[in-house]
Amino acid sequence: MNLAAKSVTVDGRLHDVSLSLVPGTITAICGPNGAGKSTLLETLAGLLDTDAGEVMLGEDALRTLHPRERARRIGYLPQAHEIAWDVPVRSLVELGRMPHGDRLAGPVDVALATLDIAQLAERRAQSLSGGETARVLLARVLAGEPQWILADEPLAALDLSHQLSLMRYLRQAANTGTGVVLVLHDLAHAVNHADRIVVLDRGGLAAVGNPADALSEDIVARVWGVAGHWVGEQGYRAFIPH
Ligand SMILES: Nc1ncnc2c1ncn2[C@@H]1O[C@H](COP(=O)(O)OP(=O)(O)OP(=O)(O)O)[C@@H](O)[C@H]1O
Repeated sequence: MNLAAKSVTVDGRLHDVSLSLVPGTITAICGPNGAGKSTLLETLAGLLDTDAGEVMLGEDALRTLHPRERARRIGYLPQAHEIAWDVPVRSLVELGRMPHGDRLAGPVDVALATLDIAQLAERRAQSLSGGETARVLLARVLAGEPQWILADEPLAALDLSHQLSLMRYLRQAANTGTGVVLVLHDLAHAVNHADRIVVLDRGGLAAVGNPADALSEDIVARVWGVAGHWVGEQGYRAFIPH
């Protein structure tokens, strides 16, 4: 079922934003600093109250779902990567099972393997590097096996190899029906990996569509103020500023 924002306005940070996201696809939310990307993602996760409008999951207004039900359906990875509790990595990833009320080993093991952190399972969470921490927090989201994965800059702290393996995993998840929504600063990542792009500018929608249209050179120049051109084949594009 679609995850949709209907005329959502949030506290001067989002203005009348409407869009409908489709499960089984990867959507990237892009835009300059302060454009409202994190605000939109948090709103779609049901974690921010709207001043006007509604977020819908299928036929249900998100705010009418019990928080546990909402958490079962929507996994959210915030931008800040801090771990408050110095527990073993495995215990932290198991917290992703909380909405299900279990600690099922299968999904936890899959999440640890997917993020390549099985070897860190017994380490104290606060002893990890930035990139390891990011992978552990993402593993916690995956362990909950949500229908929707909403992640704010999930690639930012990862090295090249882990970026590519995460994108491969997210593509697989999308292919089996999961909805994937990513805030991405790197426009090349967005163009190369997403099916659909949402461009935000000063709290409003600047473009929505397939990568070639929504991140055209004209739109990049207008929204980011950077003139340049795309080079390379689809899937391997790079943006070269003039
Ligand atoms: N808790 C808050 N209360 C009030 N304003 C906020 C709050 N959080 C963010 N803002 C403001 O709302 C606007 C949008 O912020 P948001 O974090 O959604 O932007 P963003 O596009 O994710 O930016 P960035 O690329 O810098 O992470 C910014 O002007 C920001 O200063």
